[in-house]
Amino acid sequence: MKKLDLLEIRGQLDSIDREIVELFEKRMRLSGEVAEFKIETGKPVYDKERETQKIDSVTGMVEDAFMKQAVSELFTQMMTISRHYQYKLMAEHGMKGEDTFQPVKSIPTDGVRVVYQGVEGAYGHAATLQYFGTDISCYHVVTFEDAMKEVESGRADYAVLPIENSSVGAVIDNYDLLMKYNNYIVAETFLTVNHALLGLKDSRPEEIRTVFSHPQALMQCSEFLNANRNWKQISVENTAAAAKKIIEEGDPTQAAVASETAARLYGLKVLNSSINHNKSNTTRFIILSNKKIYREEAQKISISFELPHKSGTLYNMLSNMIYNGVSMIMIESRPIPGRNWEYRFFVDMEGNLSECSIQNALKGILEEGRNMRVLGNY
Ligand SMILES: O=C(O)C(=O)C[C@]1(C(=O)O)C=C[C@@H](O)C=C1
Repeated sequence: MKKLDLLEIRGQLDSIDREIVELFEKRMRLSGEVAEFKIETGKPVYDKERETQKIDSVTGMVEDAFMKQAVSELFTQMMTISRHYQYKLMAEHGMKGEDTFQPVKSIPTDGVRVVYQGVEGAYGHAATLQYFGTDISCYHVVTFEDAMKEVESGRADYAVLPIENSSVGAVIDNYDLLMKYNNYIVAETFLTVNHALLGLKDSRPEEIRTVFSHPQALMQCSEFLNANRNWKQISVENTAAAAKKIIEEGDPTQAAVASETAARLYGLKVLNSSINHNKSNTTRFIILSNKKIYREEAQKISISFELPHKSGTLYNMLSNMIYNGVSMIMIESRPIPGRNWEYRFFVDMEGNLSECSIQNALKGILEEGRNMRVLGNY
């Protein structure tokens, strides 16, 4: 192709693009008029039937399979943008998507009762003390689900549950429990999971012969423990149980791998601190309440929604965030029990429920997805 031809073709493309932009602007103005009608009548923005008819009709105007796909994508995108514009106009009319959460200056902590899973000295306990302080009234239950029940029923004001670990990822069971119970995330705390070697007050490291702990903790400290070849490693049900065993049996040749919180609670001595090889091992714990409240300064929102396993559905859902300038921090998917190949998504995004951009994004996801829930703003 000669240079002159290229310039000439580009000139033609430029004038077609100008026409497209003019027509697109005209289309968006009409979309704005539809929004006014929807505001007056309370009709929802998203009209699935109309969009399906539109795609069928425009793809019917071209023959070639490639062009059919291209036209379908182009019009899907244009209608998505059109919907975002309508949500924006609705928000400007004060029509909020989510206003059932109450903003509060701070999360109440006076005289509250807090529940965690595990036993005293376990990491759930350490996370509880880290967030609420040591003067708190707290108690423990056997399972994560028990903790959710305590909060939903109001027997506890808050539950502290692990949701994600920096080395091993999501705590999947707790994502499922977020759906099963009407509790809301009101805060989070990041606990550095540091294991220590604990012994009796008068025991000396060179005397140690047997080390007890949870198998995961023994693994996370294997480099340190295996360097002492004559130590026998024995698994027990959890790290705090190992610490308890040492104090109860009073044998100076026995040690436990557990947290320094466990050392304080059971009156043990820290023989070696931070013996895990991954020094940045951190677990994120969420604080749950049965009240729909959020801190005025909250900067992170967790939501969940369901989608059929169909090409483009997640892309369309996430575009609600992109077009409103909302950043996504995390996405996790879980199969929906009893519904093969359908998924529930958990998304964390930056923002506060009072912001217009967040209201718009949530309104879009609420209308276009299934069973959208705001799990908390914290
Ligand atoms: O026809 C409508 O109800 C519109 O709002 C217009 C429009 C479009 O842009 O074509 C936008 C959103 C609806 O989901 C369907 C179609």
